Amino acid sequence: CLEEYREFSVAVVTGGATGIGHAVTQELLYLGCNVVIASRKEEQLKQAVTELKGEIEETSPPRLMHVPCNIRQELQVKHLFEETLKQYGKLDYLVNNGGGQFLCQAADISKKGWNAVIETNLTGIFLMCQEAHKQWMGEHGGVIVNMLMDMDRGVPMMAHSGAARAGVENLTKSFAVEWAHHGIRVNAVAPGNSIYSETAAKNYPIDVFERVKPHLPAKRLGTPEEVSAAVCFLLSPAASYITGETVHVDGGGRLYSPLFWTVPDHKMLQPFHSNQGVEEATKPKSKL
Ligand SMILES: CCCCCCCCC/C=C/C(=O)SCCNC(=O)CCNC(=O)[C@H](O)C(C)(C)COP(=O)(O)OP(=O)(O)OC[C@H]1O[C@@H](n2cnc3c(N)ncnc32)[C@H](O)[C@@H]1OP(=O)(O)O
Ligand SMILES: NC(=O)C1=CN([C@@H]2O[C@H](COP(=O)(O)OP(=O)(O)OC[C@H]3O[C@@H](n4cnc5c(N)ncnc54)[C@H](OP(=O)(O)O)[C@@H]3O)[C@@H](O)[C@H]2O)C=CC1
Repeated sequence: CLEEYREFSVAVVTGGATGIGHAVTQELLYLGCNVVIASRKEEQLKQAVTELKGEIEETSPPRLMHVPCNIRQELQVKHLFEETLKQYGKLDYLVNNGGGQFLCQAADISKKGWNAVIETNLTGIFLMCQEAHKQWMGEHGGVIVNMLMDMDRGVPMMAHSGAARAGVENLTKSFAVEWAHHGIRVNAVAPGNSIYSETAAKNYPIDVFERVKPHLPAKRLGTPEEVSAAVCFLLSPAASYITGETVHVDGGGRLYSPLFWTVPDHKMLQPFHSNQGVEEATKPKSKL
């Protein structure tokens, strides 16, 4: 399955400079893909390109490039795919990872704030998928992965984002069916609200991640690499019969209610990091 990645496939990853997106970019580069990372802050993109280029061979055109793009802006989205096709001549994978929200009780969310979050996390993904379909995938096929959140039981304090992501999950299913005959698979990954990175934590005035830890059966936070592994699986030919599906990467968080069962503190479900050797990563850690 790695062979197909190694044919120098081309991936667009939004939010590819930070957190989960950075881990996806790193893994795709390792697998042999060309990657275009896109988000709003150009300095952040440039910094990620400089850092990641140190890990790959120098080629012409370079295997990693950046395009500043606010996914809320139609013209910028159009430009992103035009640049990608100009540079690499094709587009195999799209990872709609860029997004986010602010903490606020639903009763206090202003209309402007509501619109900002919906435009980013629902309309932005719609525009990205539509443009990828229009410029390349509609004719040549491809694979799309959309990033969701743990929203199945509602998302108090992030109701706007929960509503947007539920919309994206449904959109994922519609696209999967409408575009099957174009050779396009569309899936989603739903990280638990527990994937720690410095950039994710910086967005919140309180330590949200410490707060969620006791409520996870894994009793630890997740890593960006653990989400990236699910994304790369769904992109790969190993997932060729999976479309319209959501993979949850949450350490069992969405299933856990201490009303019925209390999980004691433990260290039996150890994290996976990209700098771990395969042998270390596959050594059984749990008795499950
Ligand atoms: C305890 C439970 C644990 C629960 C446990 C939680 C676990 C957390 C899990 C982590 C999940 C993640 O997604 S981690 C990833 C997080 N990353 C991000 O959020 C990055 C991206 N986010 C953003 O860019 C912003 O949040 C977003 C609002 C979407 C876009 O902002 P922009 O400034 O570009 O948008 P604009 O169009 O200018 O509009 C901004 C308006 O939004 C509103 N707004 C913005 N911040 C606001 C705020 N803090 N409070 C109120 N309102 C706000 C105001 O109305 C602003 O207008 P004015 O009043 O005029 O200024
Ligand atoms: N960490 C977690 O626990 C969870 C994360 N998620 C989701 O996973 C995704 C990645 O988050 P994570 O890596 O943790 O956090 P980060 O804050 O590190 O990543 C968010 C990324 O999205 C980009 N972005 C935000 N808005 C836009 C926009 N309008 N256009 C283009 N890019 C944008 C940001 O770049 P820039 O600001 O430069 O545009 C940034 O690179 C997000 O959608 C997040 O909501 C979901 C559930 C839980």
